[in-house]
Amino acid sequence: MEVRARAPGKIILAGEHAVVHGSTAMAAAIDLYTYVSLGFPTPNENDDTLKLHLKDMDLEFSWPVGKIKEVIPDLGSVTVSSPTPCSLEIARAISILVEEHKIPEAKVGLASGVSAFLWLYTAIHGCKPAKAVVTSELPLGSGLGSSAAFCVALSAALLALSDSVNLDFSHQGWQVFGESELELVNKWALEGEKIIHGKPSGIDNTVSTYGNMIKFRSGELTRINTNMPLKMLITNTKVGRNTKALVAGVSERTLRHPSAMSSVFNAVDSISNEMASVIQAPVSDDLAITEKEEKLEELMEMNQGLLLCMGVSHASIETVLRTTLKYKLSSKLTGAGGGGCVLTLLPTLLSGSVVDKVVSELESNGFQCFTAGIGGNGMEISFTGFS
Ligand SMILES: Nc1ncnc2c1ncn2[C@@H]1O[C@H](COP(=O)(O)OP(=O)(O)O)[C@@H](O)[C@H]1O
Ligand SMILES: C[C@@](O)(CCOP(=O)(O)O)CC(=O)O
Ligand SMILES: [Mg+2]
Repeated sequence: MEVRARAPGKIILAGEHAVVHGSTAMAAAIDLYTYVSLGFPTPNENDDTLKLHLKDMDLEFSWPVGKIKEVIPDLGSVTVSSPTPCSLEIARAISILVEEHKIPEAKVGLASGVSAFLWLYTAIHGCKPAKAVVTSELPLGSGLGSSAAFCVALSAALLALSDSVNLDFSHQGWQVFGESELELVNKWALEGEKIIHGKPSGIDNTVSTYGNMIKFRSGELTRINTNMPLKMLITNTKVGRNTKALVAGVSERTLRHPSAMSSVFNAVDSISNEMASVIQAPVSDDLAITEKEEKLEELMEMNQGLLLCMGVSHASIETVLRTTLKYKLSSKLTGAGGGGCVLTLLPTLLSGSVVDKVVSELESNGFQCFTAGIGGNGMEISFTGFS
């Protein structure tokens, strides 16, 4: 008896960081997914442990359920239907459980992901044996929302095997949740993101849950309908960074310069709203598309300038910007910045040979370039082992 859930990563087209401070942002799901398989042992397997296997990293974590019960104080007040933040007391207990396992120094960032797993698992299922296996097509810690995809897929798998959702177990292949179940997944995923990000805006888990392209402000999403083909080159600088630290850095700058930063956030809000209007306006012919792309390019450049004001660019990002500009292409960082990924708009009429040249120049700098489908599905689940 096993459920498999998958949730997509995302690109932020405009408004990262500012969205944490109440500005509008635009994001779209990409067709790279994180997968979580979850199953409970049968009684004759006689297995009394909770296991987490991070397959790509070749890391296995295992906790006897007796130990979890002993370390985590009363979970009695936590209810599946009303997601709540992990209390300080439980967070301390969870870190004891995580620290029992030696995580290699180079992968120490995973500790917060493992903590999010322990919180979501125990909050939804209590102290019960199970095995979860995680794989991902997303680069971790690169601005493509791997943390949210992980929390969304995990919450979906956990809720699918809880009594709180009604699902068709006989359905073959991927299926989607109903509206109220999606809302519950999104709320639990946000609680997981809080453990990883500190102060998430909720945009990443929301776009990963619902898919498509969204405009997001203060917890509210608006779905964006568009027939505009949008192609972005994604360049991973491969410079590692941590969203939590970058988000905290912007908040500190905001405390030091409240008035200036508030103007920056207002400008970003206008950019995101204008971008949404441009993307949603109907496309009629090639000229209209080129005009729209030019507007988007300008908005991306303006947003990048404001991200520089927030202090979240990086030398590697600046190198990508300079390189793409040589080919008259516009770029901006996506996600938390400080390294990670950069988006470059690839206009519809751009020749393939220019794309090849810019990619080879970027790759000669040690960066990795790829494209991904934009605006696809949100989280989905599938069951195996049910007759
Ligand atoms: N597949 C995964 N397995 C375990 N932890 C994960 C996974 N994906 C993401 N995480 C957690 O999320 C962190 C990266 O999140 P973050 O810094 O927000 O970057 P991003 O969300 O852009 O990839 C990882 O260090 C890890 O703690
Ligand atoms: C910087 C921020 O706007 C996006 C972070 O995205 P990512 O974790 O870098 O993929 C933070 C947030 O909105 O929670
Ligand atoms: Mg993240």
